[in-house]
Amino acid sequence: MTTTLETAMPTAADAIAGRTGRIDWAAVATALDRQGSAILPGLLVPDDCATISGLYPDDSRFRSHVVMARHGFGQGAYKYFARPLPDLVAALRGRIYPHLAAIANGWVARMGLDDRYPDDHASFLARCHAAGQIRPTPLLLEYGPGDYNCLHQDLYGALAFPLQLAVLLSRPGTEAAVAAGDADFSGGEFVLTEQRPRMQSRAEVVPLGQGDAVVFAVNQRPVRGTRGDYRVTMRHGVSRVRAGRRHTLGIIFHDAQ
Ligand SMILES: O=C(O)CCC(=O)C(=O)O
Ligand SMILES: [Fe+2]
Repeated sequence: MTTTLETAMPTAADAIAGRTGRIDWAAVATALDRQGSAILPGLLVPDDCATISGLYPDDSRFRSHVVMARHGFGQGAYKYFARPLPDLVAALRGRIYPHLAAIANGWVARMGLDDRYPDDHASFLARCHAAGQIRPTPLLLEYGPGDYNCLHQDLYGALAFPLQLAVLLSRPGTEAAVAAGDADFSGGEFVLTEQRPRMQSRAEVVPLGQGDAVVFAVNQRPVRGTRGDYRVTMRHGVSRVRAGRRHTLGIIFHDAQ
């Protein structure tokens, strides 16, 4: 048997498979249950981050371009990837989904919903496509000075997988660090809010470094109360970027109508 260079060289997508396999998913489930979000530190290495954010100017890789101010979504812009998705993005979507499906199935059961998510992403996508949700939703976001992303939910049709992922591709730092070239941006914190029944909303800032991902609830999640579970509604957004340029990769597991 001969081994070609291609099969012998591990790709960035192979490395994703390795890193995803080493994540402590029980700890992720616990964090998601406690605060509705969990950090996956160093999910992407700096080279992966540069590869993905470097795709932003190449419109042949994207199916649409959204200028946020035109829709009242905030300020900044994002682009939805076209199929075929970049290998790294497809690897992240496919490798992380099974771990999150187990968590999602626990959540929907606790919320008294009938939804059940299949173990593999291809089966879930087949369901989306049968329901007319055929357009891919992974996206690349770009923010410059003064840009921000209003609190929102990424729902694109009747079918919605309950968890999603955002990966910070740029290096955060102080404004002085940006000026010195030691960081890519300043400000631009990832923010989550949790709206509780008959209570005031709670905000949480998720501290991310370059290559870190945050997993969070798309819409509702169950919270344990003294008299059983109740539901809270989550929204996410990004505070104002004060200096520099910030890129993020968003991985949403349902496709869009
Ligand atoms: O830029 C961010 O951190 C947020 C991105 C976002 O809204 C998403 O990935 O759905
Ligand atoms: Fe979003």
